[in-house]
Amino acid sequence: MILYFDCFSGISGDMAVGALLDLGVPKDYLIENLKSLNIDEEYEIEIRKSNKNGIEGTDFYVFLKEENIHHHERNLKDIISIIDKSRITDGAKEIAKRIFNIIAEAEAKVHGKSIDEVHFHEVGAVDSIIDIVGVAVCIDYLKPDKIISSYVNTGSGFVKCQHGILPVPAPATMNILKDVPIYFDERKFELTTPTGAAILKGLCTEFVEGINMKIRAVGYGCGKKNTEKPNVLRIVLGDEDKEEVVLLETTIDDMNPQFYGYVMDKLFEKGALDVYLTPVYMKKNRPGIVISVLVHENKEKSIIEVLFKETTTIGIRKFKIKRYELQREIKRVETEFGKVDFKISKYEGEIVNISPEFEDLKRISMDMGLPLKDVYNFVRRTKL
Ligand SMILES: O=C([S-])c1cc(C(=O)S)c[n+]([C@@H]2O[C@H](COP(=O)(O)O)[C@@H](O)[C@H]2O)c1
Ligand code: NI
Repeated sequence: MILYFDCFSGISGDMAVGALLDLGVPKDYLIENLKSLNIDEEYEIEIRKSNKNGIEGTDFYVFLKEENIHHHERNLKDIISIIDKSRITDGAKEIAKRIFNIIAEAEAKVHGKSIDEVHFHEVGAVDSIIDIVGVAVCIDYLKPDKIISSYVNTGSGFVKCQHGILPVPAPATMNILKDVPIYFDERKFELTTPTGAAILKGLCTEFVEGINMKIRAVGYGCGKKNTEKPNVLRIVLGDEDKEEVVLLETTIDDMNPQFYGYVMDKLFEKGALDVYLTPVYMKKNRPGIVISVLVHENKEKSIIEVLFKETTTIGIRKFKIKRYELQREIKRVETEFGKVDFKISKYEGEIVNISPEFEDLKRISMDMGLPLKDVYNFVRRTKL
C-alpha cells in the first residue's frame, strides 16, 4: 500500500491531519490518542467538512485555550517527554519524534542555536504537537508500505509572524526542504509551513513528478485561505502499479578491467537498484563492456556522476522503463543453525517464493566449517 502526498497547494500540519482524516482514519481514534498526551486543557480541536472550489474536504483546526497555555516555551526535550509519556503506539511515537527532530535541527541551523535551545513557533508549541502527533497517529493507523510526495509548492512572497516579516519559503522550511524539488506559482503567500515540510521530509522516501498507482481512496485536507486554485492538500492511498525506473547504460572499451568491481560497489552505494555488466564487441572489433544501471529517477544524477567520474566513458544512454516486482517481506527465523532471514515473495497476496538470505548462510557455513550447499539444503527445509 502506498500513500501519495499531492502538494499542489503546499502542506501545513492542519492540512495533513485533515487529509488523513478525510481519507478514512477514524476521528475518534485520533482524538483518543491525542488525549493521552495529557495537554488537552491547553487546546480544543474542531474537525468539520469544508468546501474549497467545489471540493469537499476536512478542515482540522486546533484552538489554543490561551488562559491555560503553558507559557514557558517548550523545547525539543519537553516535547519528546510529552510524547514518550503518552499512550500512543510505539510506531506513532517514533514517527512524531522523527518529525520534531527535523524541525529542531532546521531551526537550530537557521538561528545558530543548539538543538536543545530552539523554540517552536507556536505559543507553547501546542499546535505543532497536535498536528505532528496527529499525523503520526494517522500514519501508524494506515501503516502504508511506502510514502511518496509530489514536488512541493511552497508559495512565495513574505509572511508576517511573531518576530517580524520572513521570506516565503520561511527559513526553516527552506532548510528542511533541502534536496527536495520545490516550486511556486502565482499565489504569493505561505503554502508550505515548516511543520508541513518536516512532515514530508520525515515520511516520504521519494519526491516524484507523477504517480503510477491503482487508487483506493483519496482525502482532501483544507488550507485556511481561499484562492482561485483549490487550497487543499490531497492524499491518495493506493497500490503500486508497475514501478517506473530508469535504465542507464554506457559502453566502454578502454578501461582497466580491475576498476569494474569498484565502480559497481560505488553505484550500489549511490542507490542503484541493480548493476550488471555485459561483454560486447564494439567498433573496430574491440571487446568492450556495457555497464547497465537500474535506478529510481530521483537518484539518477548521483549515478551519472559516478559513471562520468569513475569510468572512462564520455556518454550515457537513458531509458525510462517499467518493472514488475513481487511484494516482499523479510522474516527472521530461528533455525537449527541460529537466526536466518528469509525473503518471502508474494504475487497478488500468494506466496510464490521463499529464500534464505545468502549472507546468513555464508556466515553459518564459515562459522561452522560446513559446506555452503549443505547449510543451504538444510536451512531451506525450515518451517516458517
Ligand atoms: O521566528 C519565528 S516566529 C518564525 C520563524 C520561522 C522560520 O522559518 S525560522 C517561521 N515562522 C513561521 O511560523 C508559522 C508557524 O509555522 P508552523 O510550521 O509551526 O505551523 C509559519 O508561518 C512559519 O513560517 C516563524
Ligand atoms: Ni525559527
